[in-house]
Amino acid sequence: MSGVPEEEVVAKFLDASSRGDQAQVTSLLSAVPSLLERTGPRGWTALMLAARSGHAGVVQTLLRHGSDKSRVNSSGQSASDVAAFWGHEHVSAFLGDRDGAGVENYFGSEPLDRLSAKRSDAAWLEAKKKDPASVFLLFSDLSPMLHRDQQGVQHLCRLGYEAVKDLLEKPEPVLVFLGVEKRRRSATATENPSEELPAWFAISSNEDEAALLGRCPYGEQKCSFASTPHRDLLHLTHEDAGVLAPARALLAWHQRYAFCSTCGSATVSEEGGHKRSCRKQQCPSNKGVHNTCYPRTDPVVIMLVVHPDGNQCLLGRKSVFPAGMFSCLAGFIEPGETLEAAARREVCEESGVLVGAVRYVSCQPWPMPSQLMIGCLCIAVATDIVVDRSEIEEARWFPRQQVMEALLGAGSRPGPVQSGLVLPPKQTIAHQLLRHWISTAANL
Ligand SMILES: NC(=O)c1ccc[n+]([C@@H]2O[C@H](COP(=O)([O-])OP(=O)(O)OC[C@H]3O[C@@H](n4cnc5c(N)ncnc54)[C@H](O)[C@@H]3O)[C@@H](O)[C@H]2O)c1
Ligand SMILES: [Mg+2]
Ligand SMILES: [Mg+2]
Ligand SMILES: [Mg+2]
Ligand SMILES: [Zn+2]
Repeated sequence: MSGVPEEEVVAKFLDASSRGDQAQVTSLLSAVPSLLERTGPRGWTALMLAARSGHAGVVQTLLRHGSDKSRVNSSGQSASDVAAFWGHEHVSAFLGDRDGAGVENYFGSEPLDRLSAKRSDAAWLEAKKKDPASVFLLFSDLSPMLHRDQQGVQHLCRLGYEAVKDLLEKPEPVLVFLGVEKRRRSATATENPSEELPAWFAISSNEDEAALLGRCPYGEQKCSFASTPHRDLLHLTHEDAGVLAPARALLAWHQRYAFCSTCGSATVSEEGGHKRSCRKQQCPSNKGVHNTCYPRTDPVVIMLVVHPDGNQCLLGRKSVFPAGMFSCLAGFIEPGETLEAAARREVCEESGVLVGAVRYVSCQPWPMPSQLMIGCLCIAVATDIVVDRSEIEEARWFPRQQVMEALLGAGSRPGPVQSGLVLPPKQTIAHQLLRHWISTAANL
């Protein structure tokens, strides 16, 4: 490329990416590898331009050369956001990332096959418990045992049968069968397809925490129990978060439902820890289907309310939030209520704002203790704010630009950014709803 002004080469490269000219993109990249991350107007990279036009071949070439798919343009949009907006699903599929910023919400992955039919097979469960390949996650007061690897990434500690054998032998251990590992799609020819993959269990113990840490296979120095669930449980890998969500919700339910809510007798764990039945045979809860026997999931609607001008959104803060933090409004769905009605009611109760259209976006299990957050985008039809101070300290309309700047500053931990607004971390559905709104608005 000697002799050609640098800016001209960058423009040529970005243009070739936009047009889907794979041959030219490849040849320019092999001559000048640094072109990969060069940007044009408004921070658009070659990857974003190729994604906007749905050029799957160019997108794949750029990714193979190491293009950074998490990068965002000056409007806070990633290549994946751009592809999704223009409906290029085949392109957004390989641009989606799995660390919380992409299509799947944190706590929402399903790395295990739940095998619900096996829960009532007592002999199979008994054999799996003793299988040396089985994995046990150990909890103390709903906190999982964690260990940090050399890269500083936090993982759930995976214990073997021998490490928890004595706990399993205690009368009525609090034990939950979580499922078996899913077969990897790239299974090798030598793998036996009928062979069962390791089973996973969660076990809770009230033994002293220091003694429990002594059971850790990685050495007790490297392990700990999460001390502040709302903070510490947000830094796991996506897969571990997906295992933790059902494990913690189920153990929390066992902890709280030791007695029958119909007759007050003691209950007993059944079906691999997925049911608790009343010990009193004549109890009405033992006849027919009763939701007192099954684990609970509490549906919560969480809303990003957009102003009719399309350029502002409504956020509120509770007094317990860190300084400067605002989030989406949320509330429990009540019996006999649709999610649309719950969204309109909660927004009106908490902020006085009236909502018209409500559209479902995505959902997130929230195992503190067992909510299912149902995320919606709403359009306001009356915008005056009257805050219910018993629930919310303050609610305000925030301009799109300010939200965008705050999103760029919101990493995995909340921290002050220039705009003065602090948003919840990317592991929360509140953050993902805000990203969704920003990525589907202007400049695409
Ligand atoms: N993941 C996220 O991004 C995110 C964001 C916001 C809220 N949340 C979660 O959503 C939940 C609900 O939000 P909220 O507190 O604003 O709800 P809310 O506005 O309905 O107010 C909560 C109050 O509702 C009552 N309530 C009714 N049904 C309840 C039930 N099944 N369990 C407990 N309380 C019930 C209680 O009096 C409680 O104090 C919170 O617990 C929070 O953990 C998650
Ligand atoms: Mg409320
Ligand atoms: Mg609320
Ligand atoms: Mg409520
Ligand atoms: Zn009973």
